[in-house]
Amino acid sequence: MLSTPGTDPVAVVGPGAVGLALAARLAGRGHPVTLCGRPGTVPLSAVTSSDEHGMRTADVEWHSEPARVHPFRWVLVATKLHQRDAARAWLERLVDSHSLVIVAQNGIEHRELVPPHVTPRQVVPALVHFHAERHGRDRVEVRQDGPGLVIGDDAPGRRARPLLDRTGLGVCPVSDFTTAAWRKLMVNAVANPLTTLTCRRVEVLGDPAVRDLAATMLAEVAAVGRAEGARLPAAAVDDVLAWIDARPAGAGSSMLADRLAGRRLEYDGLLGAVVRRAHRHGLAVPVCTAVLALIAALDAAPAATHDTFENQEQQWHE
Ligand SMILES: NC(=O)c1ccc[n+]([C@@H]2O[C@H](COP(=O)([O-])OP(=O)(O)OC[C@H]3O[C@@H](n4cnc5c(N)ncnc54)[C@H](OP(=O)(O)O)[C@@H]3O)[C@@H](O)[C@H]2O)c1
Ligand SMILES: CC(C)(CO)[C@@H](O)C(=O)[O-]
Repeated sequence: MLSTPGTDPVAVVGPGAVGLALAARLAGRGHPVTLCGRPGTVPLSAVTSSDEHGMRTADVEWHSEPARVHPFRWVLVATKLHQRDAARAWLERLVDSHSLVIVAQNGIEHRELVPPHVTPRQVVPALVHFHAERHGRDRVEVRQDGPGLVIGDDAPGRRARPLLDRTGLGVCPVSDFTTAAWRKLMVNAVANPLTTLTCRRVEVLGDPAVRDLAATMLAEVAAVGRAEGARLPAAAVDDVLAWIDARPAGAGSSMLADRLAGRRLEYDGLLGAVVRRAHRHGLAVPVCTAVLALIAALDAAPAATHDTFENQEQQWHE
């Protein structure tokens, strides 16, 4: 049984934007926080988080070798979805039968991340409804633009809530987590690839032809979500488009930012998951399948630099 979190130690796997935001808040409340980072990276000893209330710096521990960690009662996972194998390697060592694993990621496959020895009652999927942007490796800027962390109002969710409350980022328990996850997936599976493929910010969805494409994709995603048990009426497509329209002027997307920085793209656990589930239900999702092929092909190629274009042009002329 888990007791209240008090100031228990917490392990955070994936010290990126979301991981640092959670780590900084918990460390600031007196929890000894251990960041579990990519092997071979330089250790961090402190993290700084800023928001509309100011800036705070808190000390942290650092590990980059799963073999060297021991089980923690509280484990937060905030890697990207394509870093699943790395996260699993950490969880193999960090989790025992007393642990609770809170998976703060997009998508619908939170429970598939954890190793077989972890029971479903030990896993808490959490949808991130705040915006966190990393500056350098040890600084994060947080903007509250939603309810914070959305979790299921079930037994594991209720066990996680006291710890998550201590982040001050907001916790929103929902009775229908499946619908909440699919609503968010509608946004991420569509807006992220379309911004990345066009190399344009979210405003690209205001372009009439791209908007039609987005609406068709959203209708396909919603149909798959309904087959998975999400309550998504036909109006969900317009609701999602209206939500995207309301993004602040100049808003980009996390996938476009990753592409521009030359990082791998988080598409398989989002649009890829939609297409996989569609196949399972015998549903045709032709437009999502086509866009998935394009984003996968883009991810397979290194981000083009001016030099690469010049080299390619030279090769074509030879
Ligand atoms: N940021 C947001 O505002 C936001 C909002 C909503 C949802 N989300 C979702 O939240 C999740 C996390 O997103 P994020 O923005 O925090 O991503 P991120 O900034 O890319 O962070 C991922 C972190 O995982 C680390 N990592 C990679 N391999 C690792 C390994 N072997 N061991 C340990 N750590 C490893 C990365 O290390 P390096 O630093 O070395 O690359 C990075 O620090 C994603 O599913 C995202 O879609 C994010
Ligand atoms: C809507 C969105 C494109 C920006 O908030 C979001 O899906 C993202 O950045 O991942």
